[in-house]
Amino acid sequence: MSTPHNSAAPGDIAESILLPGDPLRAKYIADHFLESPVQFNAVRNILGYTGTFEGKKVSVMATGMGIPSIGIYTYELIHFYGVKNLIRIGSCGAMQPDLKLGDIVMAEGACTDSNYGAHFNLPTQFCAVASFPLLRRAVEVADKEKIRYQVGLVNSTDVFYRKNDPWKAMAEMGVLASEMESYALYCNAAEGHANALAMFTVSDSMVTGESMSAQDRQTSFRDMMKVALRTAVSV
Ligand SMILES: O=P(O)(O)O[C@H]1O[C@H](CO)[C@@H](O)[C@H]1O
Ligand SMILES: O=c1cc[nH]c(=O)[nH]1
Repeated sequence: MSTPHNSAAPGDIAESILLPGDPLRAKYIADHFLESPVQFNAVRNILGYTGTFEGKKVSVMATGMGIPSIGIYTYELIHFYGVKNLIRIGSCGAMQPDLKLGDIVMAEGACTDSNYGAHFNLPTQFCAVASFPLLRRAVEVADKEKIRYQVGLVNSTDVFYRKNDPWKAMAEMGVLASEMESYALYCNAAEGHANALAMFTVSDSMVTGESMSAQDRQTSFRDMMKVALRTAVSV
């Protein structure tokens, strides 16, 4: 069985998967962190691989950018491939002055300006939160490795280039950073009774205007990858 977007056969994908937005980040992780990686998908260049890390089976696959894209891939991973633990490893724009380029953010919950939650037909807006066991494990791993991080809210926005960006209002509410997918990831995990966590490396700062190069965004996220991989193989 394959899907319109994923050519993997049943069993090709591990129960735990890392999900970068960028296909080349997925390839970089497979090439540099996984043992014996096997590519299971290249449909639309959304590269996916399964290998082992510290002796345990783990997969990595790109999600593309934005909520519609991650919505499709994570729905299929959960419902058609039986994936149980989904860990997004993204980049984000910092909204707080004490977050520097390269710092790690773990999303305890995700706000959004997207209407994605509406299709669940709930009587309220859905409060999209991380799976606590995954978040707790990621924090334990980061503490053990002495890797700096902050845990808090992110904003999953539909709009990257925006007129009159209201990010300061979100920052005043304590929101740490902006990205574009976690709200849908957390909704799909809740609907599919799977576990999800999103973590990020700060690639730019809305506060200072600094930003990383595209090359650094692909490859310089080693601490986050280590935390995510250890978490994926030990929950
Ligand atoms: O680096 P990724 O995982 O793609 O994440 C962030 O980068 C993209 C925008 O440049 C959006 O997908 C945003 O969520
Ligand atoms: O979505 C994103 C990703 C990185 N930086 C941002 O400002 N937004």
